[in-house]
Amino acid sequence: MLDLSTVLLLAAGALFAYILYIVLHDQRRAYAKIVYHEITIRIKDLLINQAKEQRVLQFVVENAVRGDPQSVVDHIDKYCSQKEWAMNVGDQKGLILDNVVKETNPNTLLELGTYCGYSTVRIARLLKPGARFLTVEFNPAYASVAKQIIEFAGLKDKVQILEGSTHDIIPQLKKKYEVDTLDFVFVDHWKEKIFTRYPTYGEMWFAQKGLCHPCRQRHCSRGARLFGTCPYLWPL
Ligand SMILES: C[S@@+](CC[C@H](N)C(=O)[O-])C[C@H]1O[C@@H](n2cnc3c(N)ncnc32)[C@H](O)[C@@H]1O
Repeated sequence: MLDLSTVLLLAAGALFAYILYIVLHDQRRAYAKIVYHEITIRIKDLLINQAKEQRVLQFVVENAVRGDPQSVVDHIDKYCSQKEWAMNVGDQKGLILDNVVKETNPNTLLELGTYCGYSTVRIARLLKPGARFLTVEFNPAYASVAKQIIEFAGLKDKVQILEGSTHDIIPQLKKKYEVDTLDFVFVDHWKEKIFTRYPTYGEMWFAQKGLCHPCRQRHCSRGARLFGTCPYLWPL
């Protein structure tokens, strides 16, 4: 007969194995998977006293070709597929993003959620001369890495990083940053109700701020959802 402590230990082991199974094998638990990756990566950050984003930057600087945005994009993809997962839009959704940027050929763009600057470099490499690209990031450590990656890619003159929260920055776009209208908005941070469940409201919200033309077309890459992220692309 098993005693109580053995039963409890077996139950705890079974629960742990079940959670591990869900986290590792069930695609529907995409958010759990992100949390799992983030926890293990942040433990590593603490142990070696260097943040993952710094490691991405270091890999780019040591291996990519300075001044070549495609090389920067390829090396971030390489690092994040072979060494450590990171929340970049990535190559699969990146191809959708490329196509929408090429189709739209925008003059003024806004990105919400810069992170290390992967999608920023990816988009900026396709822009025509004179296009203006603003990207918003509220985490100063990420903004600093993105700045260095954008500079390394040779895109410093095309991109302006606005450090702060979307909610503080969007209302200042017209006056402080002299944005007239936006041709393209890429929303790639935690989407609130306004953006996720009601994308049309998202457009209306930008329109109310006087920041977009009436919408002609909307693209959504939901079909390419990976790890639960779902960027909404609004060529306006
Ligand atoms: C999914 S990542 C962006 C990835 C990036 N677009 C790429 O593909 O390389 C989301 C980023 O948005 C930032 N973020 C989240 N909420 C924000 C907010 N309210 N204002 C500004 N930045 C925010 C996070 O710090 C994070 O760096």
